[in-house]
Amino acid sequence: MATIKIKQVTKRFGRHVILDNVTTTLEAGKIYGLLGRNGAGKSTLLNLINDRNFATSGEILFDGEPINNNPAARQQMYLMSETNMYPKRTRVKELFKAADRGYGDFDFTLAHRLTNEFGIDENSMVDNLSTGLTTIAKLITALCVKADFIFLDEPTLGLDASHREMFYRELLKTYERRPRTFVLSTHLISEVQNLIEHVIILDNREFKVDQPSEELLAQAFAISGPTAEVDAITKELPILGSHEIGHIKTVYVVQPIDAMQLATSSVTVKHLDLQTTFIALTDGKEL
Ligand SMILES: Nc1ncnc2c1ncn2[C@@H]1O[C@H](COP(=O)(O)OP(=O)(O)OP(=O)(O)O)[C@@H](O)[C@H]1O
Repeated sequence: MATIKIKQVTKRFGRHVILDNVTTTLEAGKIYGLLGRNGAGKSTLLNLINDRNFATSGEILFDGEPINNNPAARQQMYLMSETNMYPKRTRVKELFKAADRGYGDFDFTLAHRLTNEFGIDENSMVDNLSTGLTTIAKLITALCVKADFIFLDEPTLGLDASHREMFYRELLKTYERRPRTFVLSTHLISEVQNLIEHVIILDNREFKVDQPSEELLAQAFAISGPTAEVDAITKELPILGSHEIGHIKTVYVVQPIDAMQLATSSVTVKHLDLQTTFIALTDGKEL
């Protein structure tokens, strides 16, 4: 199965460095979460991988070959983003046909079922749909296209809560039926926590985290209790953030620790969820 290797990639816009010498591998059949604060460079990275922009230095390889002007790579990678690649006055059904022409074997059966369930008329012009329904039409295309790497940049833009639930459910269903790689770039971290297997956090031009979600969460803790006691217990630990209410202090660490050993009758040590871990790692001050 193919992999995508991102090797020492740097991207500058003018003098502004967006990505600084980043390296990772996207493996076949995994669901990735690409997380980062606003402006961190997530869309830039997805555009580079999908050959919509070029790296200042470094290389991106699909199955060992550079992705630039590489038809075999293009055939296996699909990027859904805010930038629309279809002409004005395109109908929903024409989006599907175009994906079929470009990639072959489009899953029209699934597409028809999904347009029906989400309440989209396939004869509608995409531009005449509401913001949420436009996103859904693009998402349906992404779920039904025959490519091994699907990149979803802000996939739930404009979707209401129940449509988001439906989308997450359908993503898992199609993934189970035909495992392939999904890379989800999203700010709705708590909603995708149970979906993503591997987390990449882009922060300050680098990959601050690039590891299985389970492994990351196994070492993400909140230590809470009387301030003096918490301070004493955590003085040797790299603290990412903290807050104090009255005499009760909570500190956040992402570090392998022995939670059982640190906890006392007055100090609790609890695992963090992905969103709190993300905030602690990217801006502990906000906690
Ligand atoms: N074509 C461009 N020319 C100049 N600067 C750009 C260009 N595209 C992106 N940038 C800048 O690169 C930085 C990263 O933008 P990018 O859209 O990749 O971030 P992001 O992580 O996707 O952000 P968000 O979560 O807010 O969508 C921003 O400062 C942006 O202004």
